[in-house]
Amino acid sequence: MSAPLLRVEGLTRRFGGLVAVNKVSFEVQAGEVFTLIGPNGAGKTTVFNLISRLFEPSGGRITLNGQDLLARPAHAVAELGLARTFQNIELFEQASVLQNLLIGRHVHQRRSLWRETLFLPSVREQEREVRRKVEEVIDFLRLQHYRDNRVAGLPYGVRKVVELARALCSEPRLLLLDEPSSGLNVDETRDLAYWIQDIRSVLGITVLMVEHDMSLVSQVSDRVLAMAQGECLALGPPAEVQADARVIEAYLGTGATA
Ligand SMILES: Nc1ncnc2c1ncn2[C@@H]1O[C@H](COP(=O)(O)OP(=O)(O)OP(=O)(O)O)[C@@H](O)[C@H]1O
Repeated sequence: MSAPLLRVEGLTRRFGGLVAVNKVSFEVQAGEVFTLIGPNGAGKTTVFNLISRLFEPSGGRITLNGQDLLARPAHAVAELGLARTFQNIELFEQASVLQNLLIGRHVHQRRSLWRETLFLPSVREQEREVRRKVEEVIDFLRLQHYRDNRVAGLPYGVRKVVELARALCSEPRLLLLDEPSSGLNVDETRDLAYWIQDIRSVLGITVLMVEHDMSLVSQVSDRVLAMAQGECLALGPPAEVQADARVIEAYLGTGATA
């Protein structure tokens, strides 16, 4: 097997006396859809926040494409090819869809103040490239109709797609989706499943997801890692993990279903 795109080793995060993530290890292969599941408070979002460098770990290692992610400041992870969406949508609400996507794309660009002030040909070429990529993503996610709308006025389901689009504009190698189906209705969740499958098969982007909707998880995931109380419980194909006795017990303990 080739080297994994993402390797997480012994990842630990404490909040005071609480060990939210306890020596978690897993690998994500390039081209996979890999999903973290587990009852509320299992530590899934904390793992996401550690990988996207929003939190400092208390211990462990994370490498992306062989590079030490923890050696980079949070603002530099996009350059390594990582993009994410959030459980609660994080967009510039008063800006248009297009403006949000342009911002998403600009994190990808190398900036030079003097070049930009002089608006040199290389800067103009870069601007055209930014526009081209953003329009490509708008077409891919069928957002043409909303291009010039202010984000604040859009239905929740559309705003979720805009957030996904914003992440895609940075052309990530690894896309982190934090509960992408939360707040979506049945039709929107079905569309989301198609987007995720296309993001992997058409765009070739590896997906790491946290998700509670087990039918979506089963439909799109190659492998699933179940967590509970900060620890790994089971890892494997979705059906196998859902049938695992330890996983069922962890969910029963919370009244939720796997
Ligand atoms: N910033 C924080 N400060 C203190 N405790 C935190 C913080 N973030 C998370 N925790 C705690 O860490 C534990 C794991 O939380 P986390 O949000 O990672 O779980 P989760 O599996 O994503 O849950 P959910 O499915 O409900 O989103 C919980 O007990 C939570 O209260």
